Amino acid sequence: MEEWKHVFKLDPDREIGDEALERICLSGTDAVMVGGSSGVTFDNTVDLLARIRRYEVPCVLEVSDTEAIVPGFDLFMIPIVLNAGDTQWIVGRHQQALKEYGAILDWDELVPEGYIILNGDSTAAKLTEADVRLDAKDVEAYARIADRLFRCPIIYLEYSGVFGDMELVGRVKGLLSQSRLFYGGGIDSPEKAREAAKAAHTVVVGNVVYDDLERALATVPAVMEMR
Ligand SMILES: CC(C)=CCC/C(C)=C/CC/C(C)=C/CC/C(C)=C/CC/C(C)=C/CC/C(C)=C/CC/C(C)=C/COP(=O)(O)OP(=O)(O)O
Ligand SMILES: O=P(O)(O)OC[C@@H](O)CO
Ligand SMILES: [Mg+2]
Repeated sequence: MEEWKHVFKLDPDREIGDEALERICLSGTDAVMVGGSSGVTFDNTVDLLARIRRYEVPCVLEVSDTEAIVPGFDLFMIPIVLNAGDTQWIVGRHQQALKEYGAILDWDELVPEGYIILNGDSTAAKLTEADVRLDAKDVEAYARIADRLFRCPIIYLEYSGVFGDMELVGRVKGLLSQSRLFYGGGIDSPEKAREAAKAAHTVVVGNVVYDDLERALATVPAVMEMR
């Protein structure tokens, strides 16, 4: 994970054909993350995992619903939405999940992600009632909470659906002491992928996989050539 530059995020709630999935898994991306903010179930997650496991690419689950925790992923990423208006998305759901799994889980497989959601129109922002009226200082302070206080291995600047402010992303990366900065949102071309990869440690490419597969695939060499 410390070396990932490019990740595809696949949504169990969206259809993807076998050929498209094969091209994603063999694209040279560093990992496939399975996750979505709505409509994720045990059945659609297990189905997608089984199909991805035909390939060698690392495959991680970004947990958004306790009912959809499926064994067999390489890692489990646990979002903590720092700017959520509803605290169940900061600790409430997590507390409930740990009542169920706390005694049996392998902690080395869990990776906390300090999420900062910045596109108010995204499903995740609406679900969590995220406060997106943040200036750069607000965002930096949230990043410091995740990096210095919570010591999250990952901070995730989430613009899901739109391409974000790369100057801000770069500033956040510059102040981190130990967290890795993931950026996701609106990457739909090699140019945007390169720009985001300059600003963040890892870029996450999601919706364009479903909207335009060729453009999605073109983001991989764009980022890898920067290594
Ligand atoms: C034996 C075994 C399998 C053990 C597993 C151990 C394990 C994983 C235990 C769980 C421990 C734990 C603490 C779980 C947390 C549970 C939980 C439900 C936490 C809340 C997560 C959260 C804050 C969700 C809110 C939504 C969110 C931020 C989702 C992240 C993904 C995301 C933003 C996707 C983008 O969504 P998309 O649908 O693509 O959006 P667009 O419409 O904008 O495209
Ligand atoms: O779907 P897009 O806009 O590419 O965003 C990727 C990811 O950050 C979503 O959680
Ligand atoms: Mg999506």
